[in-house]
Amino acid sequence: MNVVIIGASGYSGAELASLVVKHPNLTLTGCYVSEGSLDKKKLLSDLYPEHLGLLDLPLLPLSESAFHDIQIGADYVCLCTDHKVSVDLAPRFLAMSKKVFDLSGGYRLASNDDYVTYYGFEHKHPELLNKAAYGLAEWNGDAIAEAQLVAVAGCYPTAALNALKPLQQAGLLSEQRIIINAVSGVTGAGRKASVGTHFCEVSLAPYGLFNHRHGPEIEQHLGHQVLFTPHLGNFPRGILETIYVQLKPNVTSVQVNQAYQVLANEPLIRLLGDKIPSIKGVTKQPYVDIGWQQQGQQLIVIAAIDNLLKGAAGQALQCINLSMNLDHTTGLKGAF
Ligand SMILES: NC(=O)C1=CN([C@@H]2O[C@H](COP(=O)(O)OP(=O)(O)OC[C@H]3O[C@@H](n4cnc5c(N)ncnc54)[C@H](OP(=O)(O)O)[C@@H]3O)[C@@H](O)[C@H]2O)C=CC1
Ligand SMILES: CC(=O)N[C@@H](CCC(=O)OP(=O)(O)O)C(=O)O
Repeated sequence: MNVVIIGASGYSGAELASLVVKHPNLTLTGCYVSEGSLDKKKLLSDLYPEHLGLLDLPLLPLSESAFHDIQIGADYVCLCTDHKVSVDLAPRFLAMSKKVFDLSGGYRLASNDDYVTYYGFEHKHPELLNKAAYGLAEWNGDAIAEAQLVAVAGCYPTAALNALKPLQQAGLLSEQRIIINAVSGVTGAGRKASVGTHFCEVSLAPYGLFNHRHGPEIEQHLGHQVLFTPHLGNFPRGILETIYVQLKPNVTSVQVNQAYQVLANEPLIRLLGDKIPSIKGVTKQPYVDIGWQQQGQQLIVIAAIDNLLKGAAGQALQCINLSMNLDHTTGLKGAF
């Protein structure tokens, strides 16, 4: 299959490019940036010298002639662009009968009202929202394989949902709101310069209190209320979430351990039991690591991912694998 990446100069786009070129069943046929991009015509490896020799590919402006080239030459289009840009671009590629994998949040929520409330814009194509498959690979494989538009799950929600859905599915959660405290490395904020992500400014601080868009994304796909608070930490990549769960009365540790067995055969999930996941354990790795400890009815679950891999490019490639009926791990295990 021929793949093009729109937004290839960004952190998630470049990560995806590095995976696609090593994938045995995929060919990377184009790397695109905006028409007015300062990076157009540069090589991807000029921006990411660690990929010298691997990604010596030009960054092409997404002009009208580029759309024509993509129509002729691509099977899969990966949108590694801002939410609003993805909302605009996806219908154009869908109309060309391409399969679209959108790494943004542009098609993850259920209704236009959610976009107004949590993203601050009216959705221009609400008719597509119920056609997009939610790209949470371990939980929605059949829909991902079938759909023409895949809304790859958000980074924080990928960690939270894999940590919590086993408990929800087993009926072990009490009614109480689940508290999720999450810390992300700075690549989570993208490559563009901003004061908030400046080297001298970042230490460790929460943001988005009560209104981060990943709160409703987690609630929508978990079916349970959460209080989600992200933090920005002074490390480049990785997400660690500490999740406080009140279990129903009399739920035992045996039941909790049993609930997590639903993920035991998933090759990109590592169940650590009472061992504690860390950023170090997942950096540049395609896995979600999940650990948990219980005291009475209080359960603390820890989940860790690399935001650019399982939180973005890795999961996008996993969704592509599902579409091609390949093993989840093709091009992922041992690729780093
Ligand atoms: N970083 C992360 O950890 C994660 C990111 N995501 C999502 O993935 C998407 C990309 O994120 P990230 O890689 O961090 O972002 P970056 O800011 O690092 O990259 C954005 C890319 O989009 C390009 N771009 C901007 N405008 C356009 C346009 N109109 N047409 C074509 N290309 C354009 C940029 O290049 P230029 O401006 O030069 O044109 C750049 O290549 C976002 O929606 C983000 O929410 C999802 C999960 C995790
Ligand atoms: C550290 C940081 O700023 N992280 C981003 C989330 C990462 C991301 O790009 O969000 P999606 O997964 O929804 O695409 C944020 O909080 O907006």
